[in-house]
Amino acid sequence: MAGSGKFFVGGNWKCNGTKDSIAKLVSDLNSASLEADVDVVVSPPFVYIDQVKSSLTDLIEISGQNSWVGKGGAFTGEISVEQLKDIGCKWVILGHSERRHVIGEKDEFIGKKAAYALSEGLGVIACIGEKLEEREAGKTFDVCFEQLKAFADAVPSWEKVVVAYEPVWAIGTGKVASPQQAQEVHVAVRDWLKKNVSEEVASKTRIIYGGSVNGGNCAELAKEEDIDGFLVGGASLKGPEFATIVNSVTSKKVTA
Ligand SMILES: O=C(CO)COP(=O)(O)O
Repeated sequence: MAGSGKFFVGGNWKCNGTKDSIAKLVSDLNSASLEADVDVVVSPPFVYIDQVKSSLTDLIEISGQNSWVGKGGAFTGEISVEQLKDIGCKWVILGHSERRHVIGEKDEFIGKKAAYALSEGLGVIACIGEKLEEREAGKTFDVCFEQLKAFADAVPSWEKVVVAYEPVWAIGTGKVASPQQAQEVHVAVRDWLKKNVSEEVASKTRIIYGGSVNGGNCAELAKEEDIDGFLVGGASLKGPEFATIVNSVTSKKVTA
């Protein structure tokens, strides 16, 4: 059973780019031919969102890479949901492994952020995923379910949530999960949603995969029934390769 709704491909640019490199990337994305039946989102660093919003085709939506947990105010260095909306964002990535494991964000805090962003009308790309040692210890599902539960405990609705399964060992390592490894976790996540949230949420929520997705491996991954799209890091910094990943939706159609 796959999530209903369009294939979803997000490009997480992380802390990369300059005004010039981003102008080039936007121009490449504007001239790329992208399958119409895909929700495409890019997530530039905050300081370039305005530049991207004013130059990128409206066919691609924009996401923040993080947001503050509540209304803005005296929170030095933070960016509020209201500001993301004001500048044209429709989405925010929350719970990314780099925020969890490098910055130290905790499940409950991330859940609160998700609830606040949703209450203000942003869509949330909710990231979960296990570390290598957790996978090796047979704890993949436990870790993913715990992270998922923190979102589930906090969010009022799943309508605008996309779950991104991003195994930490696959992020930026060139070591992509095999289609079977990803599919196995996506099925487990869907099953968890069915048991713990509702059958409807389980069947409607898109579960996308992230971790070393590139132009060469996307088609095989996209064929898996429960892989409803991708969250792409490094390869999203190259317009033509990102377009190939967006267009891997056609592999899904062939086998569907
Ligand atoms: O973290 C990721 C997307 O959010 C994945 O990064 P890479 O595609 O560079 O492995």
